[in-house]
Amino acid sequence: MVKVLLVEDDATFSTIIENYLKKHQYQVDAQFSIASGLEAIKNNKYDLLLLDYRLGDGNGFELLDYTRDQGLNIPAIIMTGFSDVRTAVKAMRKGVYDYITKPVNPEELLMILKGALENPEVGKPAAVQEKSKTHKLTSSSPEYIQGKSKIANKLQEYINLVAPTDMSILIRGESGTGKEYVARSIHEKSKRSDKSFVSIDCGTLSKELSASELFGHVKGSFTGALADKRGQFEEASGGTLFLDEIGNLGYDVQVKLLRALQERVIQPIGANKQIKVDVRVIAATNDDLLGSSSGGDFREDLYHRINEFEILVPPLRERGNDLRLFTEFFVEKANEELGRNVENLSEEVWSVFSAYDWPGNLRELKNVVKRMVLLTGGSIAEVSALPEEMVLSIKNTSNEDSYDISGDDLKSKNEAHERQLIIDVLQKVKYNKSKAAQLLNIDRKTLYNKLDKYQIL
Ligand SMILES: Nc1ncnc2c1ncn2[C@@H]1O[C@H](COP(=O)(O)OP(=O)(O)OP(=O)(O)O)[C@@H](O)[C@H]1O
Repeated sequence: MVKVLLVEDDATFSTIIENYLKKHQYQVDAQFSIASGLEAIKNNKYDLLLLDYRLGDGNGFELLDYTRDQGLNIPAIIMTGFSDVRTAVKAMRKGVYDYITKPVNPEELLMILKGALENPEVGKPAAVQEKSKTHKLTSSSPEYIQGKSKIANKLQEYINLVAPTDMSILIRGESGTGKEYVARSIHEKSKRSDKSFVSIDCGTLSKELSASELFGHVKGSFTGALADKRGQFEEASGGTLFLDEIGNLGYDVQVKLLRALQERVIQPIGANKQIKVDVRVIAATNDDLLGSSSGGDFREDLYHRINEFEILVPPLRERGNDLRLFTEFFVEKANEELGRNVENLSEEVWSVFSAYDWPGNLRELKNVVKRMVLLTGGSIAEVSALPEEMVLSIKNTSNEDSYDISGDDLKSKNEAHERQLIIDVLQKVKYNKSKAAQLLNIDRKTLYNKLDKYQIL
């Protein structure tokens, strides 16, 4: 039986989840704080962690950090409120399998648990995990699409331009925009494509171990170095080394990295010999590495060395019609994976999608679409299959920004009242317009006119 550690401080919610999972043959150990969760991890073996993000005595990341530092490869899922999506997206960088937004949909939870347990790569340190992945990015690959917008064409142009060279590339972009996809594309189109593409997520490397991970070590060079270990630089020999979240590397490792790039030699920790390496480095960041926001910890000389060419990956909200292409692509994938048959999205869903900000970019879109497909029995996906708070966040924005209700006269007051009433009813019926019209005692056409007039959705 699969053993799950559930850490959630809302006792009612915890009991609901516990009972539901038990009904589906999971063994659940429920803990209510970081401290008791830590104790539980120390004393038991779990197959999966299901962690609330915000807890009374800290956040779920602390438990993740502990498991990572102990080298425990336990897949983890983070549960968060919708307003924490950005954080949750960050959690993915910490090796979390997935995040799920509250209120948790039980079917969705089961789907994610199943995925986490079936995916053999889950929970492993990023470098090892990525090394074994070799997605081919040929046109027959169903895993990625390029997009057709101007901005997508420009991105592709840059990829094609730099791929055949041996330049070091810095890829910048918000989290989840597809930076790794860009790095893989460059590798696939380069003359190194028949050699390894090794991806290291520097955000998941502990300060102590990052030098050894990159450059290797010899047996006995520090406590815990029980055998010689080849670093990822050597593993990537002849190929490409992708350093994701490079801004997380400590100062000492930055110095070593600069040397490796300049002199093309590395020195494993504790070794007295240097090793020649032939590796192309592609780095990625969602920070302004030299800016004040990043704390000024990044070496300027290294920055210039890795930034022989910079590629900016656009956020989803700036990709225009590509949003539609990506959505349709992810719908198709989710249909295949979940055995559904969603053929289209309702107009309202498209309106929400285009008005939404997508802070988690393609990764978030992929998750939202998968959830939507899972919750859609028929062929048209409706707004009710979207996270409620996502729809609300649009409502609030449109509420604040787009309609002027500032007038003091009776007409303006009445209109403001009518507008709010329509929004409230729409929310109540989960944006089903026929039902809303019924409740408001107006016909559908009048409702559409009013939605238009008041710029609702
Ligand atoms: N061109 C694409 N076509 C289809 N899916 C894509 C594409 N680019 C990215 N994705 C999907 O979006 C998700 C995020 O992509 P990726 O990990 O490359 O983003 P990232 O910018 O490297 O994220 P982070 O900043 O968190 O490291 C992945 O699930 C990936 O499969």
